[in-house]
Amino acid sequence: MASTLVVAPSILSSDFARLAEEAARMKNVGADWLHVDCMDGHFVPNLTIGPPVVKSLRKHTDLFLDCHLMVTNPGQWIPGLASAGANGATFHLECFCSEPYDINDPSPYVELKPEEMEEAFALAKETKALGLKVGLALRPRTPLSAAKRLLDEGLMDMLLIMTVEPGFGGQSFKENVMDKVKQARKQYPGLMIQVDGGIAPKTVQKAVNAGANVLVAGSAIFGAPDAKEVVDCFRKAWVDKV
Ligand SMILES: O=C(CO)[C@H](O)[C@H](O)COP(=O)(O)O
Repeated sequence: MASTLVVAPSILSSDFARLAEEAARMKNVGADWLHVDCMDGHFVPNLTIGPPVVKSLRKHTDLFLDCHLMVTNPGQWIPGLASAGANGATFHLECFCSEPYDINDPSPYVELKPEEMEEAFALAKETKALGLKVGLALRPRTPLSAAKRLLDEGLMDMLLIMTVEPGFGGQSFKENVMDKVKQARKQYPGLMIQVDGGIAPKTVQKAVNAGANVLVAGSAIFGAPDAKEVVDCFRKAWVDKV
């Protein structure tokens, strides 16, 4: 069983004009990692940051920089993120799928073709060879079974289960995703399982009880009058886990 709780504020909700101060503030309130939302305006309809900003941020914080790549071509960015001083890179399974993935389309997730799966394996190996922790992210309606081959191989250090559609902070937590978190925890007891999206004092206990041990939260932490109170509340949820 993953035995450590990690609280990872998502810098998407920080003041981008004051990233160094925001990183220091998060360290002071007890954050373990910084979750760095890298978006390319193509995989998701929002544009944020990449290697140059990570390089600047690295000079101002010793927190683990956990880069979540919401991008169409993660292989284009991971080497630059590694050189910039990132510690982890998580890419989406869906970015390897040649079928367009429309978030408004209710049809089931399209399984990766064998050659697309091979690309995902190759990128995971390349990421590890660069010295980074590697993670695999799943959008809310992508089933765990789609990631089985990659996870069973034991290559992945982390699984990020999105609890909102990626792209924006401040959305509502999708509680129905908790079944997937429970399945993942049962099948992969030692894996770091992240949840991301709508994690807040009123949802955190559900996520922890389901089996998440890496709590990514943006608006709930950065937007709180007292960010430490929120981090402490997350730690209490871990202690109270059932
Ligand atoms: O990946 C993300 C969005 O794609 C963010 O990490 C996530 O939305 C966190 O923000 P909030 O806690 O406000 O929902």
